[in-house]
Amino acid sequence: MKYKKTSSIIREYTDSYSKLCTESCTVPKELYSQFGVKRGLRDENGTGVLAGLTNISSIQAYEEIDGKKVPCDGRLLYRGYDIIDLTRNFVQNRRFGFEETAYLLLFGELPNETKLAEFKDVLSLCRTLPRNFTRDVIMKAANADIMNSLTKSVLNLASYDPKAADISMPNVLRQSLMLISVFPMLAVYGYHAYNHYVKQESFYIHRPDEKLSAAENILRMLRPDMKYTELEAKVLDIALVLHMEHGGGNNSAFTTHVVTSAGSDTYSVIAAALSSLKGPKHGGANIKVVQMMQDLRKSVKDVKDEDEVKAYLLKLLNREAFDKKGLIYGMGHAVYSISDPRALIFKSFVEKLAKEKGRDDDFALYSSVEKLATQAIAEERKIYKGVSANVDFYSGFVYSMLDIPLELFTPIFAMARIVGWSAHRLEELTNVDKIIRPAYKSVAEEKKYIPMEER
Ligand SMILES: CC(=O)SCCNC(=O)CCNC(=O)[C@H](O)C(C)(C)COP(=O)(O)OP(=O)(O)OC[C@H]1O[C@@H](n2cnc3c(N)ncnc32)[C@H](O)[C@@H]1OP(=O)(O)O
Ligand SMILES: O=C([O-])CC(=O)C(=O)O
Repeated sequence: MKYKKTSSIIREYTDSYSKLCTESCTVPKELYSQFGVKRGLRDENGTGVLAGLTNISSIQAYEEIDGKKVPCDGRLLYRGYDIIDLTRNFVQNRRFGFEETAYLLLFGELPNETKLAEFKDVLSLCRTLPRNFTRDVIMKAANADIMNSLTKSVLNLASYDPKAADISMPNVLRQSLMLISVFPMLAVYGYHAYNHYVKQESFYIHRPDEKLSAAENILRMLRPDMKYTELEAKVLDIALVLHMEHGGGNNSAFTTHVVTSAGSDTYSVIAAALSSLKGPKHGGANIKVVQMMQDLRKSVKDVKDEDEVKAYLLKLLNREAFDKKGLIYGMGHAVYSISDPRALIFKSFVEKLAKEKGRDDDFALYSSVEKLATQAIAEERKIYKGVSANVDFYSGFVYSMLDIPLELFTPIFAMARIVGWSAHRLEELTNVDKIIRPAYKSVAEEKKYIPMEER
């Protein structure tokens, strides 16, 4: 034993004992229905267990026809305003929407010009990191997981905030505005550190420009020459608007409510929300979609042959291809059935951008996978409410057309969703003073203690 390398000893131990873990962890599936426990806090028909009330956004996936609840095209309303109207207006008026939507989500009303200008000024003032933070925190222990780097930075920011633990509304609002403003810097600089120290590329840090929108600053800080086209910045801005908020029940917003309800500080709450978002079944799906599509291209001889593509998708569902998790990423949703409105809005931009960037072939393949995956999942899984492409299906493709590296796909989601989390944290602090604490029924049998010498 003493000649073996430490790592192989530990691996052998964990390989063998993980079986014991699995055995002792397993709860027979039938007990869930026996005790009326909703797996994933979800009904069999896909509806979530009602866990809270919110004013921030509304997700509609069903309508009532003749007194019957039936699936319909999805709708998403931010503070009562349909995101279709919001995004259409930003495009028609050639206006950046991120800041205006952030104001709407945080304060519950559409800002007039004066209020919007004042809000943008405050965000600019907040867009500064503590002295030497990039050197002392962001550049340390760089790696490809920029979500972890972002989380590390958020937790470290607490050390520089003398009022880190103050959970009064004005202080939490101050912290929220600061985090909304600096998230792009934390993520993009984290990427540059990784690109330099791990990928051996050149290192540069561009400071944000106070006159620019969030989307423009992201591209400015990311690119070596700080240049971007208007279309690129506007597409990224729409992507941010579409990712900003999605109710209280999505995994990361619910995490925000849970950790806030324990009385934790803003930095800890947002670190927890980030840890939730990076999961491949949640915001991390945008990276998985692009990797899955790369694998599809490698595995399928003729991507125009629908039968071949469908066969690959069936292999995904049968855990025989890609990461063998049985999932087709970017498809399906916990609430939406017929459609996710964000995916539809995205698709119209993707088509335009793909033409401009000469990637019509890729667009055609995405469209074909979207159609065939819907059929394949419906055939292979028990779906009660229908399945369609979700917001993550096209987002990675868009980011790749904007030359945004894969490592930043989920962090871009976070740069937008920090607004929704902030609104939910403020809402939890305002309305609820109960710790969130659901019940778990124990199904373990009681045992009599066995002394060591008798085991
Ligand atoms: C921003 C966002 O978070 S959007 C979601 C991003 N995530 C992804 O794209 C990952 C792929 N999709 C999924 O894993 C799922 O669709 C989820 C996690 C989003 C929702 O899953 P559920 O809540 O279980 O959805 P639903 O109740 O409709 O699913 C019914 C069955 O179909 C399966 N299913 C749903 N979508 C998929 C999919 N894309 N691939 C394979 N199986 C799927 C579910 O696993 C479930 O099977 P089970 O009964 O054996 O557990
Ligand atoms: O609502 C969900 O479960 C996931 C989602 O689409 C989001 O958070 O944007």
